[in-house]
Amino acid sequence: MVSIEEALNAVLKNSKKISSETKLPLENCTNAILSQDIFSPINMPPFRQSAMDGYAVNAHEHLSYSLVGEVKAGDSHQPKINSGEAIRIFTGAPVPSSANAVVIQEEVEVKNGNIFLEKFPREKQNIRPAGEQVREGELALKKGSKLTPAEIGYLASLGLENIPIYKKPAIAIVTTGNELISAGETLTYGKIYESNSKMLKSALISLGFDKISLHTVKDSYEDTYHKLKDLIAENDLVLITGGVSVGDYDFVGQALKGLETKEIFYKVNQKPGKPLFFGKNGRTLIFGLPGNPAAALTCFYMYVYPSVQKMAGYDPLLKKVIATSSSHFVKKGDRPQFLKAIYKEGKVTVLEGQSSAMLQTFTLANALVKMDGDREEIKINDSLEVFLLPV
Ligand SMILES: Nc1nc2c(c(=O)[nH]1)N[C@H]1C(S)=C(S)[C@@H](COP(=O)(O)OP(=O)(O)OC[C@H]3O[C@@H](n4cnc5c(N)ncnc54)[C@H](O)[C@@H]3O)O[C@H]1N2
Ligand code: MOO
Repeated sequence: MVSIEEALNAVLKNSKKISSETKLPLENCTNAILSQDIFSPINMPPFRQSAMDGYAVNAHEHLSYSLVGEVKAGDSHQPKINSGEAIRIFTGAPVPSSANAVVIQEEVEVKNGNIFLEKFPREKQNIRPAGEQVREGELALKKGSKLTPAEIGYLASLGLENIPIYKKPAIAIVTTGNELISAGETLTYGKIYESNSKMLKSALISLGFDKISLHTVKDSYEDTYHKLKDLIAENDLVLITGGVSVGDYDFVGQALKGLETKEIFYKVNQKPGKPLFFGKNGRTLIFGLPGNPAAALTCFYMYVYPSVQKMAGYDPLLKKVIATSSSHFVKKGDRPQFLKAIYKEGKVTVLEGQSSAMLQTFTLANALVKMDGDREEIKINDSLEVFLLPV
């Protein structure tokens, strides 16, 4: 049995960023990581652009100008403006090269085809020079950048369509257990509705992963062995729930052994999730998560989350804060424990109902409190180590 710290270090050490690349249409690249430097194909803005609605002037030593034309956004003509002349111009319109300032309309009086300014304009005021953001051929965005809405918009503004990004891990979720039935089936004695696969898929989707497939295996060695063999060959990560403890019908461990999977650790000194398995088969990482749903979700956040985040090139660790306890909790046993809790503005409340089967408690939680093994109770106002869940 390993400690929580040893388990997490082993997960981080063995989870490598996926280095294979692909190209995807920009609109499908949200949260992807750029796999190559992007050099701008154009000047941005592509032309001298008016930042305001007003008048473009060819400045002279007087405050009055004669109005000689108009350019609006989208126009492509370029009127010649002589010294002492002005044109009407609008935000986003190209500023003719003969204009040297744009004066906002609020500071202009218009009378009989002439305009009168309140004060002398500054050279180039309210004109965005061509290439102000980025010049053609210049580095626009560095390899390794995460494509958040700002980057997506920026690349779109440069007219880019297909973007080189790192592939995201392909992930298989496998559920085990003859007791599991699907929604829509009649709940007969001894059966329960399967929930872990939907829960884990949802957790992965909410983190931006999309290559996720769901599978079930029956409680038999043959079925478990053959399904796992195929899934290991096709995926970067296999998440198995259930069948990892010591029951006579827990075939996952036996099948993984039969497939010559390297065990990195099995069993972590923690509650919930003691029977957590982590191993490697070729390039594929394998987690055997406990079947108990709340234990599976805790292990997801504490171990699978860092692993997939790292594979995808994201920050691997959950945000950790120190918070003041606003509740009292007495621990049973001497295992370190992750407790479902609500964190708000520096205070944390440990919830009732910490059983590893109880998902209902998780629906209320936004954090996990880590309680050391030798600590027997949490008192009001104690300082606690809190992991904030990405929910
Ligand atoms: N003699 C011992 N028994 C158990 C130990 C132990 O150390 N010695 N550990 C206990 C702990 S702690 C846990 S956690 C569980 C883990 O068991 P498994 O991972 O092998 O999971 P199962 O036995 O298959 O299932 C446990 C529980 O969860 C339900 N389950 C399973 N899969 C799903 C699913 N996809 N959706 C919803 N619910 C699921 C299953 O029906 C069981 O109720 O072992 C303890 N036993
Ligand atoms: O280790 Mo188990 O997950 O406590 O129920």
